[in-house]
Amino acid sequence: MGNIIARIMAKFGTEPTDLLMLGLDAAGKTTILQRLRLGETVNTVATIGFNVETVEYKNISFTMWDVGGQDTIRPLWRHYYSHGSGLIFVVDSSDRDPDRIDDAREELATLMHEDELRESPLLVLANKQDLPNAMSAAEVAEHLGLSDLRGRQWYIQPTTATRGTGLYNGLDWLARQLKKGRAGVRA
Ligand SMILES: Nc1nc2c(ncn2[C@@H]2O[C@H](COP(=O)(O)OP(=O)(O)OP(=O)(O)O)[C@@H](O)[C@H]2O)c(=O)[nH]1
Ligand SMILES: [Mg+2]
Repeated sequence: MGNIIARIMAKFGTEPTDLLMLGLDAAGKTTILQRLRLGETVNTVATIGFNVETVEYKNISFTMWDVGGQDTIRPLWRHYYSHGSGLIFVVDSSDRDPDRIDDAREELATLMHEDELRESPLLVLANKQDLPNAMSAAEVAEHLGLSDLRGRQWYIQPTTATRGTGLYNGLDWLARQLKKGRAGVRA
């Protein structure tokens, strides 16, 4: 009994909650991470490997894992699944190239079938809303097939990472889902 409580405490008590942020290259993941961390936009270079930062929000401490999305290094994503208590999937809404949209849908579908991520709430960020040709969140949702997901808590949030718009709305949703999950564990 004590052991179970200790495990729950270790996972949800004082320990930061792990969030895993994935998505194709140039979707805006590192920009989002730095924006949340510093409150400002920094110039990024393509991530080869990963970045990890702790972000405090509403008394919750999140450890955010931002993993590079270039196709050659996507096979490395699976090594980070254990950090996916919550999953953030970032999409460049301005990229209407059908091949890229297909890639994003396929990568997300793979993630949705992973056992380790089975319980993870999914926050999709339809990023780069400031660009004139950006798809709406509804269009991105349709392309990704989100309405076909079964047994998954998901939410799509339009964002402009370079201005910080929408990021905290998305985090709010994720924090609520993770809190519900914790209540479920305690029950
Ligand atoms: N206009 C616009 N540009 C953005 C936005 N978010 C990110 N960018 C730009 O998109 C480019 C790629 O952003 P990154 O944050 O490096 O993308 P990433 O997803 O980390 O890419 P990888 O590390 O290769 O996986 C950068 O030039 C950013 O400034 C946004 O909301 N609007
Ligand atoms: Mg990056």
